[in-house]
Amino acid sequence: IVGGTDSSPGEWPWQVSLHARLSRQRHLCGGSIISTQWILTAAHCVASLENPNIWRIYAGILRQSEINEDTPFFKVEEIIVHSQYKYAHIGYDIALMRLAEPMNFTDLQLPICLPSKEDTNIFYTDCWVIGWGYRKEKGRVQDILQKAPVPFMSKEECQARYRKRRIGDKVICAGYDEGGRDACKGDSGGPLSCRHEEVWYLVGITSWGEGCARPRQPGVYTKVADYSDWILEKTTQY
Ligand SMILES: COC(=O)Nc1ccc(-c2nc(CNC(=O)CCc3cc(Cl)ccc3N3C=NNN3)[nH]c2Cl)cc1
Repeated sequence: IVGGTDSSPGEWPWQVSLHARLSRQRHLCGGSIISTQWILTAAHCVASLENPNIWRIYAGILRQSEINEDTPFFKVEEIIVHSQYKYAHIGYDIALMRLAEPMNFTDLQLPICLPSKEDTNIFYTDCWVIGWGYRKEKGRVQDILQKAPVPFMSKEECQARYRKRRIGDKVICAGYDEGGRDACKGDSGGPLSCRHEEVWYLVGITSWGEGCARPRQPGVYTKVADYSDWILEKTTQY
């Protein structure tokens, strides 16, 4: 996160850190708890890393330094990547991870509400992007979970900022024309959390942007409300 501040313990109890154990283990992406057994993240985080056994999901942590070989983690049983996903900037940048065992909710690990399908007209005014990602383009993963407020940007304005790209309809843009606050490398897959009438909703999944916090280059987020049917279909055992 560029231009953010430290989060407090339990401030974002739905935020998880997705670690992959390749040559060595490291934080790769953020994710959000949406039920006792399901994590929602970005497809680009898990595409080409779809072997569930390499993943370790850490919940209820504020600092990456809380993670060592003795720190408990959740194992992944199944990874579901949206079938239409190809690249983040095309869209469909959404994926689900089913935990091998359902988690117990505690003050430090709780689910965030999904927006309803009809929720295309609520104008959210209190949205935050969260993550352990870089604080600048040539940076490094941060220890303490960072948070930054980001305002919505209309699709028209967003398309005007990204002339080379087609901004799809199932995405949300958020950021500042003057730049300065944004997601950055290592934040993707995490939540764009918006509070509406005292309830927090998972409005977006951190997906892509041209650089980090550059003027007139807003962040682009998967619009979760447009994937309600997909999430329901994949998470409901038939
Ligand atoms: C010790 O462990 C480590 O070092 N781990 C570690 C883990 C992950 C990564 C990493 N992750 C990505 C995937 N993209 C993002 O995370 C944000 C994309 C994004 C979204 C928005 Cl909304 C706005 C801007 C941007 N944006 C553009 N440019 N940069 N950011 N790229 C890289 Cl590199 C690097 C190191």
